[in-house]
Amino acid sequence: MNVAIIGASGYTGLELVKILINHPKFNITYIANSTGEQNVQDLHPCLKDVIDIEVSKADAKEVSKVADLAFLALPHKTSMFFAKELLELGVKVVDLSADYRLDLETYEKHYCPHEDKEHIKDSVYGLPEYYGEELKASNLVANPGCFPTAALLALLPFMDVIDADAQIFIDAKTGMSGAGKGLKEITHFGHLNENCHSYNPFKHRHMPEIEEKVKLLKDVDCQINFVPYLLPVTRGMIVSVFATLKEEVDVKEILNNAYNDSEFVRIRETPVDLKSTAGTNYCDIFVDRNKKALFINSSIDNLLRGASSQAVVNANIMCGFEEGEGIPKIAYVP
Ligand SMILES: NC(=O)C1=CN([C@@H]2O[C@H](COP(=O)(O)OP(=O)(O)OC[C@H]3O[C@@H](n4cnc5c(N)ncnc54)[C@H](OP(=O)(O)O)[C@@H]3O)[C@@H](O)[C@H]2O)C=CC1
Ligand SMILES: CC(=O)N[C@@H](CCC(=O)OP(=O)(O)O)C(=O)O
Repeated sequence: MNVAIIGASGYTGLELVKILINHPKFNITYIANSTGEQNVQDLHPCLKDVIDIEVSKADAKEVSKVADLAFLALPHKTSMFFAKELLELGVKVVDLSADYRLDLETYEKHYCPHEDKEHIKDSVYGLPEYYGEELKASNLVANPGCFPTAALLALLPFMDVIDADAQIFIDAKTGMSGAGKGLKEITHFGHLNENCHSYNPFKHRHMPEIEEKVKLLKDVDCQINFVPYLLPVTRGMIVSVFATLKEEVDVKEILNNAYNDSEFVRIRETPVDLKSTAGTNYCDIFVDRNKKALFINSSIDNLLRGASSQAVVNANIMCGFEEGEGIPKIAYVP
């Protein structure tokens, strides 16, 4: 199947190129950014002698002539304009931005006015462990945010046994590539190096995304107290969920039962680390409790399970291929 990558000059776009080059079923026929007129090897010197394809200035009509499915690795708001046109032209879309992840009211409260309201209802949230069936019939996938991916995979199995009236805290630490390739004050080397701090505590836009999916999937209204931190590393993410159990239950058994059949969730007997998932689509999860105090610990690669490899898993499912076809499993260790 022929596919397009729009936003290929960015961090997640490059990861998409790297995965799709080796994919047994997908064939990259179109690569674009905002300007075009370059070869992908000039854009990313790491791809020299690996792939030879011109980079176009993104144009939905041109995509529809050469591809059946498009990955949008674009900023929020920009994505919805391309998605709308591509869907009308009959091209399937996997959108890595937040544009189709939330209900309209929540989206407009935390992002901006929506310019493609009619397609929101058609989108499927691309967390394969929980939306696998819906993804099979979907033409528009809203790939989850990186923090929600790691947080929801950790939290959801326990929502039936957590006391939702008590506080739930999520501490989430991410590598700087989560901020994209653009230079920002907090991603300057001098600031980031040997440093660590939280940002947007209790106000981050991923907090409503986690709350909305917990409500939809588990029918639980709860307050998620979400605090992200920036780590001085390029990629990786570690989430720690702290909650209170209703009763002293066997939390390891609950976790095992939830992900027994999941190809890309690994249950760990010891606390998780960044490096074991970096370079892969795995989400590693560890759980323990102290009487009724619950600790769930998960780790993903923000650029892969948090974005590009999860996007390709979603595309595999949408197109009737095996979920794990062409998906990276070997971590960058040491
Ligand atoms: N980084 C991460 O870990 C994660 C990112 N995401 C989401 O994925 C999306 C991409 O993120 P990321 O790769 O980090 O972002 P980057 O900032 O690294 O890249 C953005 C890309 O979008 C392109 N672009 C911007 N405007 C246009 C336009 N008008 N037409 C065509 N191309 C355009 C840029 O092209 P140009 O070079 O020409 O400007 C660039 O290729 C975002 O929505 C982000 O929120 C989701 C989960 C994790
Ligand atoms: C370090 C950093 O800035 N990270 C980003 C997470 C980006 C992401 O994964 O999510 P979206 O697709 O929703 O943008 C942030 O905190 O906004």
